[in-house]
Amino acid sequence: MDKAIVIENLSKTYKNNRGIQDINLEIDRGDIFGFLGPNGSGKSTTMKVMVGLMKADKGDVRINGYSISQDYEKAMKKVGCIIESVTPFTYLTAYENMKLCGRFYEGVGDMRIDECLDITGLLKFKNEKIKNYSLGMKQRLGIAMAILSNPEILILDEPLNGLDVEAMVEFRKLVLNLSEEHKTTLFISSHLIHDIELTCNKVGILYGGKFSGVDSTQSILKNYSSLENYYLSEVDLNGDS
Ligand SMILES: Nc1ncnc2c1ncn2[C@@H]1O[C@H](COP(=O)(O)OP(=O)(O)OP(=O)(O)O)[C@@H](O)[C@H]1O
Repeated sequence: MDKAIVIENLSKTYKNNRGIQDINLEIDRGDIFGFLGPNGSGKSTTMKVMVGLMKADKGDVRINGYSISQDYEKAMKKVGCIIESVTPFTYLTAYENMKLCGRFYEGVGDMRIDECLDITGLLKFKNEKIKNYSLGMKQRLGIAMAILSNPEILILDEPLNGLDVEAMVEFRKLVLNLSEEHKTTLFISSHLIHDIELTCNKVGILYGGKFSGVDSTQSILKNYSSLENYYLSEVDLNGDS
């Protein structure tokens, strides 16, 4: 059970023949993995299958050793996630949304709720209705909800969408802290390659539904001046396939 996430031969094809083909990857415990790829390359599709929101045509995902298709509850027990967009109840306050979310987990009380709202900079807006929140504030709330149960693994689809510079810097610190202090494993998709370079120790690129494999950021930066240059060269090489 040393691998946090294992994806084996994962394929999902939509009726229009787009989707993902034969994805294989392994993420070690404590890794911060950056899942990169152009628009429409299949990142959300992969992540939806990973958390059981969609069924694969072929292959499987194992989280903490448990198959997402055979042992869903065990596989997801220690996972927090944001997939596509955050959809809190807009007529409730942040606190009320967090309280609802906390009912799914044991031992999540008001102290932990406040802690998560504080970490994400929302404590002072705790009693405001979400309908008055900005996009970035909703995104922060999504992160607060995702970390509420102290998950061992966080799967985040475009968590930086809508965040301002300050919130992005805070998010980076949060991710590094979760990894260092709590040994949390993070699987993050993002278009913001500079952030991925600063945050992730491993990266991989998806293009046209095919996956390049996992590389260490450090070893890429020995050969390329930036992750962006590596990304562009990989997408140039493979993007039309
Ligand atoms: N429900 C669906 N039905 C048909 N095709 C779909 C569906 N969802 C996604 N696709 C197609 O599958 C491909 C992969 O989409 P996906 O949303 O996984 O990409 P993505 O990498 O997350 O993109 P982005 O970065 O733009 O969010 C795209 O070509 C998309 O048009």
